[in-house]
Amino acid sequence: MKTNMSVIGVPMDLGQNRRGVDMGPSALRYAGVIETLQRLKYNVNDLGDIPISRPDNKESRQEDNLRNLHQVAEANQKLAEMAEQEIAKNRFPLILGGDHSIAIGSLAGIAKHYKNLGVIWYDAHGDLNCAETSPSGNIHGMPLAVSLGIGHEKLTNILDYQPKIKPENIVIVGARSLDPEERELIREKGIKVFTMHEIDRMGMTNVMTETIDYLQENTDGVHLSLDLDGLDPEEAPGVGTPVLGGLSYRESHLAMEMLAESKIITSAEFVEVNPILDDKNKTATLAVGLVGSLFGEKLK
Ligand SMILES: NC(=[NH2+])NCCC[C@H](N)C(=O)O
Ligand SMILES: [Mn+2]
Ligand SMILES: [Mn+2]
Repeated sequence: MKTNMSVIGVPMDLGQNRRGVDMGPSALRYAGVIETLQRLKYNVNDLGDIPISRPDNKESRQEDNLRNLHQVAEANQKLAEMAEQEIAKNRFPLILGGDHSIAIGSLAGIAKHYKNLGVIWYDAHGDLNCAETSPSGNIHGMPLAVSLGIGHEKLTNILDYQPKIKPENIVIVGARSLDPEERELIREKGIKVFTMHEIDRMGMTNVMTETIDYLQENTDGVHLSLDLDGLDPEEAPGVGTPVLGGLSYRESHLAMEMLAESKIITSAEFVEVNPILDDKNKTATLAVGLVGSLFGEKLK
């Protein structure tokens, strides 16, 4: 993994309708994310937070089933430019959310530098909706589809190219809440998914071994997009769309440690930490622990 790292905060809560996830970057910094990376000997440049426009009252209501489309697109444009620049400087981008709609900008900026960027989508959800299929109008349920080139042009065309990623370079881990059309898209595109059922049956060790082998074969970089709701709400209560029956603390640390060992990860983001819904910053603290494992923290 690169030793020069740039941290970008994206205090965005407009991709869904529960306020508070805009405080995610502060909660993660408060829980010691920068100090953790420094302790692990990374040369960290904290670039602070991207400015996010407030929604105006009209737009905060759903426009064509895309809540806050303009502000979400604008923030993602800025994030894409920043992520793109940091990679150009040969620095590892670590992005702190914010709701998961920010993956649109992360992937737009990062994928520009790769022919076949792999993506590990660690999440209870597929985030494969578009305006036509979304049950909520929330853009945080759409970023993976957008990155495949499916969705509103204002989102799919950030940095003027599309698609950002290919379906065969994606692995979803931890899925347990997929909307009917998301399942159809997964089938149609042949996206690799490890649902909770498979994780229970195979065990996390085999799941991660398969994930790493699969991605190593055809990709030239791998982005980890970790939605804290992939974990069980018992352990990560500070998320806006909790789903029972999630990944455990131990499974998640194991997954991060295996990724650290594999050295395949070239960029990462941690999203959906909502301190307002949290229990004494438990979820942010858990996330920072996972950051530690991903970047090589070991007990011996
Ligand atoms: N990033 C997330 N937490 N996404 C939750 C999405 C929930 C639901 N599938 C929707 O599209 O509204
Ligand atoms: Mn999710
Ligand atoms: Mn998500």
